[in-house]
Formats: sequence, C-alpha cells, structure tokens
Amino acid sequence: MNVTITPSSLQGTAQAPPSKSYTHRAILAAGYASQTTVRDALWSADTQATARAVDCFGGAVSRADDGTLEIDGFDGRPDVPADVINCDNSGTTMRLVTAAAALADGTSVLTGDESLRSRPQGPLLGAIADLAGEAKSTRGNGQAPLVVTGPIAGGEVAIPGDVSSQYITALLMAGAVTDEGIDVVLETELKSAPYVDITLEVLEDFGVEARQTADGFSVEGGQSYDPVGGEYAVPGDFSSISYPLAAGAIASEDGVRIEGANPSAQGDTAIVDIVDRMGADVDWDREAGTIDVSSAPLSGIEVSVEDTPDLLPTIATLGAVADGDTHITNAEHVRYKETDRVSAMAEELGTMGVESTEEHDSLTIHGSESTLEGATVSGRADHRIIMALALAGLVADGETTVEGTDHVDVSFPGFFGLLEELGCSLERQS
Ligand SMILES: O=C(O)C1=C[C@@H](OP(=O)(O)O)[C@@H](O)[C@H](O)C1
Ligand SMILES: C=C(OP(=O)(O)O)C(=O)O
Repeated sequence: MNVTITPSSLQGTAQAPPSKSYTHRAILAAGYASQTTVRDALWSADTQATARAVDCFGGAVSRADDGTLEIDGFDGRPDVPADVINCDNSGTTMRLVTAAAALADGTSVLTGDESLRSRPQGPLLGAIADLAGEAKSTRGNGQAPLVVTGPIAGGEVAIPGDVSSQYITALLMAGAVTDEGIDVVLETELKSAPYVDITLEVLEDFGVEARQTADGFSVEGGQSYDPVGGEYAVPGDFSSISYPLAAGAIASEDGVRIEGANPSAQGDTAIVDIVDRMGADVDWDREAGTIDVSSAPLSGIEVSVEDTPDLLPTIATLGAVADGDTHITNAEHVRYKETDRVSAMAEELGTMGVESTEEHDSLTIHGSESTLEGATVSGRADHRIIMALALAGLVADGETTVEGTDHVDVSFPGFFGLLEELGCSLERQS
C-alpha cells in the first residue's frame, strides 16, 4: 500500500501503543515460565513472530478478544522445534530466540525476511559456540538462516557491545535456565544500553535475578521464571510515542495529547526532552502518563542517539523542519536496523528537498538550507522510515506519497488511522 498525505493541522488525543520491547520480553519470559497472563501486549507483526517461536518451542500463546495474552510456557528449557522458526522482520525475535534455541537438546533452524537475513548475528553465534553450543550461519556470513544446536550449560562469554544490545538481552534471558548461569563480558562500550535495563526490569518482574557487573552483566543459572501473581502488564511505547509527539511539535497549534506515556526504563523517553530542547511547547505529566504538545518554531540541536537508535528517523524529520543544523551523533549502530536508517533518511528527505551531511557515525540535517517539498518517497520496507516520512508530509509544500506503508504493522499497526483521527487528510492506494 502507498499513502498520500496532504499537509494538515492536527489536534486531539492519541493513545500510545504498548511497548514492542517489553512485549517481546514478556512473551519469551512467559515461555520460560509455566503459565502467565500478559496484559496490554502489543500485537504487531514483530511480537507475533516471538509468540510463534514460543509455540515452536512447545509453549502455547493465545489471545483473547480484549488483547490479553494467555501463555502456557515451555517451562524452562525449550523443546526442539518441529519446524523452521520464521522471525520475519524482527531482529529482537531472532536474537532472543537464537539464545533460547541453544538451550534445547537438539537443532533449531531460524530464518527471516530479506532485511532480517542481512542483519548481523555473528557475535551471538560466536558467544553460543564459546558456551559449547553450535551456532552457524548457513551462508557462513554471520547472517541468517541460522542453525543452532544445544544444549549449552552456561559459562563466561566475551561479546562486543556496539553492534546490538539484543545479544546481551538474549544471553541473560537464556542464562537464567542454564545449569551454570552466564557471565557476559563486554569487549567494547555498550550501545543501546537502556534496552538491557528493560531486560533487567522484566527479568526482575518474572522473579529472575540478573545484574550489571564491573565488565558486563551476569545471571545465575538454575532459576525459574515466575511472574508475581502470574501476571504481567506492558507499558506504553516511547519509540512509537515519538511519532505523535513529533507530529504535534511540527503540525499542531491547537495541541495533541498523548495518553499511556508512563515512565519506564525505555531510553526513548528522551524524545520528550529532545522536542522540548528544539523549542516545542511540551508538558509531560509523569503521574498521569500524559504528554501535551503543540507546535512552535523549532531550532536545530545536537543529539546523541547512542542510547536511543530508534529515535533517529523522528529526529531527522524534526531537524528538517527546524531552523539551523540538527546534528545527530553516535549513530553507527543505526545502520544495522531493518535498513541503514542513516542513509535512508538522508536520501529520502533529500528527495523532499532537505539538505543533509552524512558521515559514518552521524547525520546532520541542515534545516535552514531546506525547503520541505511534497514528493514520492520510499518507505524502504522499514516501519520507522515510513512513519518519519509521513510526519514530514504533514508540513511539506504539496502532497507526499510514502510507498510501501504496510510495514508499519511491525510496531504501530494503527499509525495511519491515528494520523487520520488527529485530523490528517490522507489517501490510501493499494
Ligand atoms: O532490545 C530491544 O527491544 C531493542 C534494542 C535496540 O536494538 P539494538 O540493541 O540492536 O541497537 C532497538 O533498536 C530495537 O528496536 C529494540
Ligand atoms: C530495530 C528495530 O527492531 P528489531 O531490532 O527488533 O528489528 C526497531 O523496532 O526499530
């Protein structure tokens, strides 16, 4: 599907979708447990991939009409899957499930779509091999399809911290049910660190102890996943909140209210401060979980995305509207996502008349030298590129068509419906 956006002024209330990161972890943690009710779960293409993996490992995930998930876990170590596990587009699923597969007494095969089959898995495969499992890329290039044979007993592994924090999350979640536990030693500085904080929070809520150490992270073996009261509730998603928040900051004189914005370990809560620093009128009531935002002239800022890679596309669009330069730094790991998002945003915003300077580790958007013009742009089969370009379309001169918009179902299936509810005039073409 393509979506054509006519520049529009927005107003109204947006409900934050549930967190994708928390939902993935809750579904897999419930798999490691015996029986869990997961409330307010995100049901998107990516989280359904994790639910399918839990089914493949011998668990059963069912969804009630109100969206609540009832999960019968495989309770400890997974069964050997009867079929290939297809992780579709989801990096989180592939990393977390690869380490889970190394616990099974036999061989698992994992694959994904073309994008996922081009993302780096090598360091995690190396870690599993160091733990005396077998983990191979069928093409020998560190990318899926993957063949993983367990069971691992645990031990110490060294792993880089600057490719994906998901390797560490995966090892900590699996390590709890090994015999010996897993000590993860970081070989380089950790990027995307708040995502490991999310993992530690979810593990604690499931009664599993894991901790940060002087040189990495550690989890004891022989633990059971046992959520308090057999239930877990997922908080709102701040990566997703970044879109209505940025939309309000650039295209709403009358104001947008976002509900479900309760504080949690998500690093992407930083978007509230970023929008504020750029000059929008923003107020976050943390107790009520509401954010009110309205537009004002924006100015460029310098912002590091070391901890918050998923915010880069949103910040790039804000920069295109702002006066002056928006310098986005520490962005190398943003190139390893569903697409190389640094290049994708530079090129697609470029098609809309935006000047930028791309370096390996940074992207500078020259807002003052840019005139945002409506154009036909590619969503690059990447949910965050699609949503960020749609935001640009709200304030461009003329209509903007974003191609291949179906992929928003990865994290924010209701995104275009929400834009319409807020007053955006758009047309869908199948
Ligand atoms: O663990 C997670 O839930 C995620 C970690 C981040 O990836 P990296 O750790 O690979 O940067 C982030 O980009 C991704 O959207 C979700
Ligand atoms: C990179 C993302 O997710 P994943 O790594 O799970 O594919 C994302 O949601 O932006």
